[in-house]
Amino acid sequence: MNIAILGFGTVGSGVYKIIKKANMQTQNLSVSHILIRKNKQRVLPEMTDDINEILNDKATDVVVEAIGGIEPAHQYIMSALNHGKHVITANKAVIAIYLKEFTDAAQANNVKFYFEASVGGGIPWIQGLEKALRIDSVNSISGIFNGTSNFILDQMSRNGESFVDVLKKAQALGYAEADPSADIDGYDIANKLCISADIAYNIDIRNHQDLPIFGIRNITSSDVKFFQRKGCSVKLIGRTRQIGNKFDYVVETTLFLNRTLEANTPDNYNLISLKGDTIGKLDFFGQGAGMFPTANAVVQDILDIKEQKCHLKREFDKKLEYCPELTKDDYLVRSNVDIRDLFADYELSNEGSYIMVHQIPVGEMHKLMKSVLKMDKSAFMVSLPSQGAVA
Ligand SMILES: NC(=O)C1=CN([C@@H]2O[C@H](COP(=O)(O)OP(=O)(O)OC[C@H]3O[C@@H](n4cnc5c(N)ncnc54)[C@H](OP(=O)(O)O)[C@@H]3O)[C@@H](O)[C@H]2O)C=CC1
Ligand SMILES: N[C@@H](CC=O)C(=O)O
Repeated sequence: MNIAILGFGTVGSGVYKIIKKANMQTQNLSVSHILIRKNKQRVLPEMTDDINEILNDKATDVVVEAIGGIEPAHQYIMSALNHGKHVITANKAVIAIYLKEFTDAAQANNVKFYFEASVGGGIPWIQGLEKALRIDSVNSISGIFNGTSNFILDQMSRNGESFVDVLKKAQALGYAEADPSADIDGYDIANKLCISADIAYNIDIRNHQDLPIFGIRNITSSDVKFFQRKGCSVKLIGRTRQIGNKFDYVVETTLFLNRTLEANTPDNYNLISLKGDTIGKLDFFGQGAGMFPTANAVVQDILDIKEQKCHLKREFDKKLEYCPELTKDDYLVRSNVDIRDLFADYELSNEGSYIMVHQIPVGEMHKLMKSVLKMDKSAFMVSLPSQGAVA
């Protein structure tokens, strides 16, 4: 099986190395091309800067897209599918928008479009979710979907290191996105959550502009220490629920008691949980970022194609209404301005230097927090979900 790799960064070079290692499973795999930028030096014989050379090569069976971003990734994936090539990608940003278009194009061209590495890095999460859906309805998904932000929060709480220092480490380790604000501000999790919800509910979210997102940009060492004294760890999580014909989703900082799995998810690890009708709660744990875990998931997809293992078919054609009022939670808010008037409709109490807002709809909380941030750019909030991670 001949494979073309688009992009030779962390993921692309990891895929190359695993294929070259050629174990029993992968020995019949061969890298035919590696797409690099026009200004880059060709240090390997497989390297080319011409995408058409790859598209027009009849001997190339699979295209692995590992350049990241929206364009030209979207255009390259569509062209590869339309040239009759199987496509594998780790690029959640492009899938979150074009999952249905890619799936339809793959079907029309009788090829596969697989994307295991796009959510949870090396964790077989997509496969696990699809397997659960063979029997169950999955109406709730929750978890730690981002290695970089988890690494930052974990190092801050374990070693007392500063946010900026740990971010630099995460970048050096190949965990962070090209623009690490996607990791810090929660947009990377938003993409992964949308892909997961699309599959779980068979919907096509495409435009997730209204998804409430609050990242870790404003967290301080004092916040982390205060939560530690209360026996809690703070994590950046994504969660979604479906009830009847409505669903919600949110990305936000959340407190977990120290005995929970979430609180004990270290370093670049992810922990993603689903709840199914008969299987109950299922947890998926492993490295969510980094060269080899991610490349491993890509090569697993290549092997699935080689062994003709079919994944779940989804049309992404169900209509569900996004409802920001579906879930109510308690929140702690830290701000140097008086926020009591803003939250006058809700029960408030004091918790150290934080104000606790009781049982407020998630969408409303995020709307009001945007108003707080206009007055105080350094304000911070964290949720305390009453029903645990997966409800
Ligand atoms: N790193 C990780 O742990 C994970 C990453 N992913 C996803 O995998 C994808 C790749 O990520 P990663 O490998 O970390 O990113 P990198 O930035 O390390 O690698 C991307 C590579 O693609 C090259 N590239 C970008 N645009 C083009 C183009 N138009 N033509 C040719 N080459 C191009 C870049 O070149 P240049 O450096 O010159 O820009 C770079 O070498 C992303 O979508 C990311 O979200 C998914 C899971 C985990
Ligand atoms: N930047 C991402 C990479 C994997 O998806 C992360 O840190 O999780």
